[in-house]
Amino acid sequence: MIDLTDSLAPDEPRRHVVAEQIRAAAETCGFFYVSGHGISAELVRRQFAVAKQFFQSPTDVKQAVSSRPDGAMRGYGTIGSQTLDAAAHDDIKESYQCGWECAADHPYVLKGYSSYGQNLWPEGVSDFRETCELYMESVNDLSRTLLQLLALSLELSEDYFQKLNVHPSDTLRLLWYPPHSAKADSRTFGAGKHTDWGAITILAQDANGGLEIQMRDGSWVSADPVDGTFVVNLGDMIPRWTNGLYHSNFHRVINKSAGRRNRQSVVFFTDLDFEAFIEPIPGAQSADRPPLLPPCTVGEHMVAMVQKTYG
Ligand SMILES: O=C(O)CCC(=O)C(=O)O
Ligand SMILES: [Fe+2]
Repeated sequence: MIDLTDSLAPDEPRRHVVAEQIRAAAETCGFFYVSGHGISAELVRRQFAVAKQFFQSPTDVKQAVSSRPDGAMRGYGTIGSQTLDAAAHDDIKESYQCGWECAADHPYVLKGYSSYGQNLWPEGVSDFRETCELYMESVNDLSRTLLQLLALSLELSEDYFQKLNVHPSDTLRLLWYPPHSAKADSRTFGAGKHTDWGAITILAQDANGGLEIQMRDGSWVSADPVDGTFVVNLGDMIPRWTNGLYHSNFHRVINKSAGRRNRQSVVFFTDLDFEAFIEPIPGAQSADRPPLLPPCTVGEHMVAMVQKTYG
């Protein structure tokens, strides 16, 4: 658990202490909880409430905002539309995604990049759009702080990563995991084993639990819900930047409510600029430590992962 109290702004006294704690977590498993993050419990509660109202809406309301695989990856996805782990069954989850609104003449929309485009807001779910937009703004502030602290933990200037992020491709993803059926087997997951693809993920989950993280020794541990906190995890860009020093660990979701309850989570992915070129940061590679992976742009990695899991 990392307490962000007195470290949310650049001149605050606990900035370096917290950066050290992030370093320790990032070198171990790339997952940590944050408290003292400054986001109101009431806003999180409202975000969960509008998401629940959406997922419990009639099918036609949800289908009207269906995500198009060839589109901007915004809108509704049915059960089975994604398979995060190719060795498992399709994910047992419904999803809804939105992001920053990009006009039709935005250069990245014109280039056809997924993740950039117009949101598909559902009809008849009161306060849905307002709440999602407010939640995105708030969590994005936290995410910027975490990117600064991450840079500090690597002895870089605090704006190092942000400078690469001219056109962010962030996504807010609302998730709804129905109970698993009696036919569920060892390959049945709400979300199959995967790493996240971007930079930083900020996750709020309900009281059901079910998120599991794979440690470096291969064992799985539960990331149980802790009231008032977020789970933060590092995505694939971080091991690329640090040349393997910091990790983006595998994780998965199983709805363990014994066939009774839906599980809900709200996930904000800080996914960076599609044209940002990702290569090891200064000092992360040397003759003794050659690059583990070739450089790539954020967009190349994202497109490959979308094809792999929605294909
Ligand atoms: O629902 C969760 O707890 C995790 C979801 C997740 O890992 C993802 O969407 O990438
Ligand atoms: Fe994930």
